[in-house]
Amino acid sequence: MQRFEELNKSFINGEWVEGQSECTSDILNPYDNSVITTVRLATKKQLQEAFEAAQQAQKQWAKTTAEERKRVIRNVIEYFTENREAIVSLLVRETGSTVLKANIEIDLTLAELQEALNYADEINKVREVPSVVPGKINRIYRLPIGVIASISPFNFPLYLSMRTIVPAIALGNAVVHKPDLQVGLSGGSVIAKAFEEAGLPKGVLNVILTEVAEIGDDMLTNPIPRLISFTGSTAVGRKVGEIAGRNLKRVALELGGNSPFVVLSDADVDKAVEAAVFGKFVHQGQICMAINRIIVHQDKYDEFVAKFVEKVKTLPCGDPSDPKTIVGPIINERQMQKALQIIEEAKREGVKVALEGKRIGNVLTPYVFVDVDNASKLAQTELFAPIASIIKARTDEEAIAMANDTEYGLSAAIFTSDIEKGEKLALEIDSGMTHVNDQTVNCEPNTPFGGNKCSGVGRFGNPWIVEEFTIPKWVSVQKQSREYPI
Ligand SMILES: NC(=O)C1=CN([C@@H]2O[C@H](COP(=O)(O)OP(=O)(O)OC[C@H]3O[C@@H](n4cnc5c(N)ncnc54)[C@H](O)[C@@H]3O)[C@@H](O)[C@H]2O)C=CC1
Ligand SMILES: CCCCCC(=O)O
Repeated sequence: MQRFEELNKSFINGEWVEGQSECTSDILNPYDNSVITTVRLATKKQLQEAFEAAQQAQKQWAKTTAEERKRVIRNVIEYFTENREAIVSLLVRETGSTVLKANIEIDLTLAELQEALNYADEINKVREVPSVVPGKINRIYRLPIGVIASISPFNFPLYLSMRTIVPAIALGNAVVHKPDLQVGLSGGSVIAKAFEEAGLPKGVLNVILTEVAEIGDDMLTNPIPRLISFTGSTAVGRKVGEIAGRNLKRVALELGGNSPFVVLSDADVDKAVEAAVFGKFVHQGQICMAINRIIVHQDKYDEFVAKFVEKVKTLPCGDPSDPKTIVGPIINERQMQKALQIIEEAKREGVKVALEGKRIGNVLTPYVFVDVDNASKLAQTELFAPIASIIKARTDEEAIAMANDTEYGLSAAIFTSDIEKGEKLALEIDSGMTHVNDQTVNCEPNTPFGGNKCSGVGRFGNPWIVEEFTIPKWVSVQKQSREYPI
């Protein structure tokens, strides 16, 4: 069986290569800080080699038939299916995923691969449209965009990397991918191994294990990639957008969130509590779509708070390898300190604590703050931690207004017993995605995934991703000589 720890190298032009930097970095288990493997960082020169390999390989890959590309993708599906348990175990050890979350992530990854089979034909389709010019035939081709630079974060590293890589490859592009190094195996090497085993020609996928300190902005400034697909914080996303804009490159930006969970005056509180606990605490809240604010109509407020706290108290916290665990470790000390600072600041400002959590090693047990002011720093900060903020609304209209009062616009949820009203209000929330009588963490490969405002630019999901990762070309043919007016 593949020992993924041995894949601690970059994958460039079809070869597993040691980094050439003098620097190394340990990939740690976030739960117990044990060393999973050590990576010698790839250098700027090796990144350049990867882009040149991708540029070269893409020329031939663009000419493959849809069947050839689908064959490779089917083989990748088989690889993930056969190695599922080993990959679940790696996600638990390398990313702090609970067994529950790791299985969700594998299922999302498989769904993404399966959906790619439905649009791989798109780049072989030619559409004819009428012309106003006598004797002219207008043909519209959909071509691959070329080389795509892909960057992914630490929280859903396998799925969020595959969400760019497989659409890019299915549509005839080549990829240079940089995962967050702290999850470099599940965010990069496992994917490279799967495509290598699947028979993907060398150079079409390249995975670089390195740190920004080593390569600087070279992923963003290299002239070869025509599109930068970035999933991560809004702060870095702005930088990606600026550099891409200056260099006239396309971007796919999936950024931060402050997703509201709204409980209206006619909601079923028991069902709302069930949904809120999942959408807030799965993966310890380290999800861009995670519930970041809970906004409850005053008529339901006390009942919701009491039942929510009661259920949160029962959540098993601790070792993510225990299948019963729901709240596992925070990814690293920097993120832990950010969470503890948010908690201390809220307490200093006198925000009321309904449930006091605590740090146990690298695990932060749930905190619940109540009577939170929607304008407060606590409510306006992306928490990315097991911290719940509950806000009281006087009316349903005020609840929706508060939901919109954020610079972000990724996901949202509304609980109500009147689903027609719920869908109407869902359209009033300025977010890319809104879910009625569900929580905010949802993604499906045939729906538009993406954010408004500071949550990003562009949409993943079929068919939106086809537009993002291809380029239309107009070819006209004069079937009879054209007369010109001069
Ligand atoms: N909208 C979405 O689908 C998602 C958004 N996120 C957001 O990501 C953030 C948490 O993840 P983090 O890893 O802390 O985000 P981050 O923005 O610090 O890093 C994300 C990735 O960007 C890389 N990166 C940073 N600067 C770079 C540069 N100059 N050149 C090349 N790569 C660079 C990092 O190494 C990492 O791989 C949160 O804000 C969360 O909301 C996380 C998951 C999904
Ligand atoms: C459940 C899917 C999670 C997608 C990545 C995110 O929203 O952070």
